[in-house]
Amino acid sequence: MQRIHWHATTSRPLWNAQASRSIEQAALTQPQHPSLMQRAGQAVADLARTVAPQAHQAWVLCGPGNNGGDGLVAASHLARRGLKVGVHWLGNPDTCSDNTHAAWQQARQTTVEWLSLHATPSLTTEDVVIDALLGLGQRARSDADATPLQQLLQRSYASAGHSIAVDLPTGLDTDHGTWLPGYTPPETWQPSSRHTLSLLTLKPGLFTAHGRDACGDIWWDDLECTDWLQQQPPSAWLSGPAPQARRRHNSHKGSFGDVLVIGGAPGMVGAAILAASAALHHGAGRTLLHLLNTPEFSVYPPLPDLMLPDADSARGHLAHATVVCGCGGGQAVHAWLPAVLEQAPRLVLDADALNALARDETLHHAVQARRARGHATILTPHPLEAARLLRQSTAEVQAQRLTAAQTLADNLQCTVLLKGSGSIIASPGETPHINPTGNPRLAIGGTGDVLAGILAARWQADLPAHAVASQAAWEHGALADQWPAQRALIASALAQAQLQSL
Ligand SMILES: NC(=O)C1=CN([C@@H]2O[C@H](COP(=O)(O)OP(=O)(O)OC[C@H]3O[C@@H](n4cnc5c(N)ncnc54)[C@H](O)[C@@H]3O)[C@@H](O)[C@H]2O)[C@@H](O)CC1
Ligand SMILES: Nc1ncnc2c1ncn2[C@@H]1O[C@H](COP(=O)(O)OP(=O)(O)O)[C@@H](O)[C@H]1O
Repeated sequence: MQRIHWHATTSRPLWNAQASRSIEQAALTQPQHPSLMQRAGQAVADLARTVAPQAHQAWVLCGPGNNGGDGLVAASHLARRGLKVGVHWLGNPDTCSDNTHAAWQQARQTTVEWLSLHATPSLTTEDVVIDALLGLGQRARSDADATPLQQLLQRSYASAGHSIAVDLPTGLDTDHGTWLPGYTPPETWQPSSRHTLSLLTLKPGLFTAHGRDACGDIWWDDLECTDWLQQQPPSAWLSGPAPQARRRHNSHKGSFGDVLVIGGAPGMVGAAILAASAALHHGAGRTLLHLLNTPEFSVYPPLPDLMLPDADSARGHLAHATVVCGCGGGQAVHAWLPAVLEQAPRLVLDADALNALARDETLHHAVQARRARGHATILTPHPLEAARLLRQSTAEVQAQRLTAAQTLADNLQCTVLLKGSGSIIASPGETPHINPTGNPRLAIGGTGDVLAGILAARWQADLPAHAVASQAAWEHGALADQWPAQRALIASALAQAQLQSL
């Protein structure tokens, strides 16, 4: 068992519900001693002792399926270790799986107390509550059968103690990180600590949308199935940092490429300056900023390192620079898009450039056509911008973030970085990435502009857009994660921040 650290130095594979089932089925083709369920339950009990070492009591909520079976095994171990264990089991010995039946028999040999449906153990903040109600097999249900399970779950939210979810929190969608109707915990739910032990595989839904809030600390046990995991292609990757790049001593300002930022219409100059400042501070060889219908002296505070080309001069740079287009661009950015889409070899489209794209169908074709010319494009929409581009509601995008990003990437034949908690990076023909870094302190104006600037600075000519987007999102989030608690996080300071060694 290992804890998943957001700042792990390598990427990690994730498997969705279907792929996890395939791995489980493959593993079950050979006799397992001990069984996967025994290993899972043992791991849950071990985690309970790790996170709640002072616990005298455990309340184990066991559902009707194999997730409940894992809970029963854990309950037996905890009872044998001397804890007072109360168990709710919603299963039926006549209909449950063989493994769960064995787990039930095993638990009956111990001191566990079988609780009636309406009993609620009285726990202290040092005790532990284990949610083994539903795992991979959960689905939305509106019939009466679901009610006792939901009621039990809601009662557990009102209980004191450390919380451990087995495999995934009950009600959290494995693949999308959204809550099934009726399962959302109340805002007031504040367990002593919150943990999820993901079994066999790590799943995408743990890391995006509501996943991070739902899971708390994420732990993973592969149940000694490494061989089976290696045979199943991942459904997604959890992003890691870029490999350390070394600058050759014999380099010059042309060696690291030009970044040209086009944006900053009157009233929104700051957005373009933030993107340019981020590019400047993240290693662009030269950073050029063209403001749209805004006088140059609007660049305040002055950044003497920036070049401020007029429109003609900026046009002359389009064919070789990495271009960031749209930050604070207003309506004026629209006029630039045909030339930018035609010429820029590497292009980051953000904010108002995305809104222009959503309004103008002819620009869609221009974006699609870039790939055939060997020109690469990264779109950086937040959920509302993605919704406009997909002609959906924001809620629909957020309900299926991976699908939304992939659809947009396929439609427009480019890389899409869908921002928010657990940003998604999708490209045609590539396995999507989910970014594990970042935190709600980033939910302020201007941090997206900083991301666009970091992306451009990091985008050397030979790097594929998918990898660049994944690594830049990781770095942007890690900067926020390292931010001192006592210092306000503001976008202009973020643009200038450097990553501490990890
Ligand atoms: N098969 C195995 O040997 C292993 C299974 N494992 C555990 O097994 C879990 C998957 O087990 P299952 O496939 O039995 O699935 P679950 O235990 O998630 O639940 C399926 C059962 O719950 C019922 N159900 C589904 N949605 C419901 C709802 N909304 N309200 C009320 N009842 C609902 C279904 O009718 C079914 O009886 C994994 O998440 C993991 O915890 C692990 O121990 C690894 C090994
Ligand atoms: N809760 C969060 N967790 C992680 N990252 C977040 C969170 N909220 C916002 N972010 C990040 O902050 C940035 C905000 O960008 P955006 O919405 O475009 O803002 P703006 O346009 O004002 O710059 C994105 O990179 C997004 O992924």
